Amino acid sequence: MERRANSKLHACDLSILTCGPYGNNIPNGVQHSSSSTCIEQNKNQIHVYLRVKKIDAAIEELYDICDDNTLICKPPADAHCMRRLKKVFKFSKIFGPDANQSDIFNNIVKRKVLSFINGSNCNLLTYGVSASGKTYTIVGTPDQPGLIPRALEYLFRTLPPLPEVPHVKPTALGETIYLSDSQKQVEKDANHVLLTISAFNSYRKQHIQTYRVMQERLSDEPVAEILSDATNISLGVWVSFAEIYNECIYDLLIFKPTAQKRKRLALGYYKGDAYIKDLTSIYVKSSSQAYQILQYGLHKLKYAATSLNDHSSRSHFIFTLKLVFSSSAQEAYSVNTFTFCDLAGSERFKKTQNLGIRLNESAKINTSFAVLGRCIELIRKSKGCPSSIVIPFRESKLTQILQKALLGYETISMIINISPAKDMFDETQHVLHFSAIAKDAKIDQQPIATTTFSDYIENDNSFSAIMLEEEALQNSRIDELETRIAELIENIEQQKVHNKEEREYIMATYKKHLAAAHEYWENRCRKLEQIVDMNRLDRKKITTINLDSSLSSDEENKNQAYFDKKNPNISRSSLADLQGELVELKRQHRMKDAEIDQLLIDKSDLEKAIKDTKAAHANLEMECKAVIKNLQNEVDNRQNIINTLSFTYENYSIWVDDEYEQILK
Ligand SMILES: Nc1ncnc2c1ncn2[C@@H]1O[C@H](COP(=O)(O)OP(=O)(O)OP(=O)(O)O)[C@@H](O)[C@H]1O
Repeated sequence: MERRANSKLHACDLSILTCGPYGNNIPNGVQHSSSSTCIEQNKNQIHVYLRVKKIDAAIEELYDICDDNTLICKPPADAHCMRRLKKVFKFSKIFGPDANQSDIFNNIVKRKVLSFINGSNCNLLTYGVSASGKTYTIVGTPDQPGLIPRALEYLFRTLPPLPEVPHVKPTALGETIYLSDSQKQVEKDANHVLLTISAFNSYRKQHIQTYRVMQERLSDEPVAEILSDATNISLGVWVSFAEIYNECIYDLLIFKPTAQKRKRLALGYYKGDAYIKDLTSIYVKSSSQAYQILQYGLHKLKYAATSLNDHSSRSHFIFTLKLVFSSSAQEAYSVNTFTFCDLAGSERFKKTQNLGIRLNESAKINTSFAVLGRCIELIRKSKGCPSSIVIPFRESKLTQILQKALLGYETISMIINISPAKDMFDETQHVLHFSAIAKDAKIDQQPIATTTFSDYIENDNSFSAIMLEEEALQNSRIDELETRIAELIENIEQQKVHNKEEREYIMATYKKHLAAAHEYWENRCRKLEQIVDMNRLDRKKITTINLDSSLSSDEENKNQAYFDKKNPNISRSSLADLQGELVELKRQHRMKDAEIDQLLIDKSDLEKAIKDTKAAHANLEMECKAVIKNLQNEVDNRQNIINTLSFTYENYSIWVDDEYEQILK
């Protein structure tokens, strides 16, 4: 077997790689180049998505999906974790209960597969409480294929047909070896054993059939298209499948009778990166083969019954695809990896009522999650510079394997699965808190692109189809909004007209009411005046009755009858009061008369004084006029003197001038 170290595929090796939009900027080797062709944005961040399981009950009671990114929790009164409850959680995107498998694939994984073909190493994790839908999301069912079968289908339909027998094999260290004929036969046999000879064989037909059903479902999905000539490139897809159970790593693709004890695999380190030693890698030439291998591994996966889910997986599974590009002519190669991790259920001991082995399993599972959470939290706290602090990756197998991805050298996305069931609320809170930590983790590190095959699939019809779809969606949204705006403007106009009419109506009604009120009060006043007049008249009559003692009792009765008729509301008893009041009024009247008499005397005195004053004033005026006249005469006399003097002075001046001229002459 020929080991081909230090011969990574790069620009000069493959002419077809150099003519695309990325030019010759192809990284050489695994060392951390900043050139990445990954299509995703915010590469240096863990993308955390949320998928809410579809259940019979309505989710609104406990959760509110406000928008594509925001989830609000509404804790029930009996929630245990009330105290440290964070209510709002943000995600890269939320998929509600109605989202289907295809939505998740198209939004999250499709572009990752393209990145993978273009040279990125990608990681996708599912995390959540048992029975929240992790395995459903990542593997799916025959009717509802999950992310791995869809990714396989998309990958193999994008790549050109692969050779029956591989030429090159990837090593665990990220390099490749050229296979001799006998080695090619070994690899072919390994594939054959798993697919046809193993005990799994009895399920094979079923899985092939299942995959056919899936393929039919996925056959309409668009895929990327390769335009460039790839004839001098050899391609190969290899799969491996490992399980971390109770902090031990097992190979799920090793063919061994079930009775035999499983061999634990160790972790090795190469250039600081962890890898699983001796992990089987199987060459697959089609998506169907890859799917059958996946099923083989799943079959071997350790399932254990817990009180939450009969098929609850008690281990983390790590399914890895390796895409090998090699150029035989120039001895160059490239290996890209795509790792799918289905993490074990994150439930607590109390909830599952686990005992014995189950308790130990739960402890190990929770330890690895605790370490994962701590690592992510420390990465987050390192503010993009994780090399400045010690991060405890080595405290669990999972974090060792994911170290490179967590440090940002590979792209990493996490799908958080939650079940909106009421009895899962407390457990789900732990998961959401974990997701919040992961979501905020940012690493100042660009993912490494092992090679650039972007040119190779530069004309990605499917991707442009997605873009077009998105653009069409956005356009229709814009149209919708414009229609809505037009509707609103029309509404406002109508409202304005309506408001004007309303205002006018209110004003008219107001005026009408005002006029009516005015009229009413005027009538009222008129009536009151009449009553007052009537009362005056009646009082006069009573006074007359009282004062005229010569009136006969008949007359008196007549007057009383007249008064009663006119004043039905005034009783006889109150008549006495009125008479008393009248006597008092008369007394007051007499006093007023005396006052008036006094005022009249004062007035005549005043008038006399005014008359005297006026006469004195007239005398004074006459005297003044005489004085003024005298003064005026005096003024006139003086003016005459002034005029005479002026005249004399002028004549004198003329004379002087003449005299002066005479003298001068
Ligand atoms: N979105 C969904 N729509 C319909 N059925 C779902 C959905 N999610 C999960 N299920 C169903 O719920 C059950 C439990 O799901 P699943 O086995 O995927 O949970 P899990 O989180 O992987 O559990 P564990 O951690 O125990 O393995 C399965 O029967 C699955 O088909």
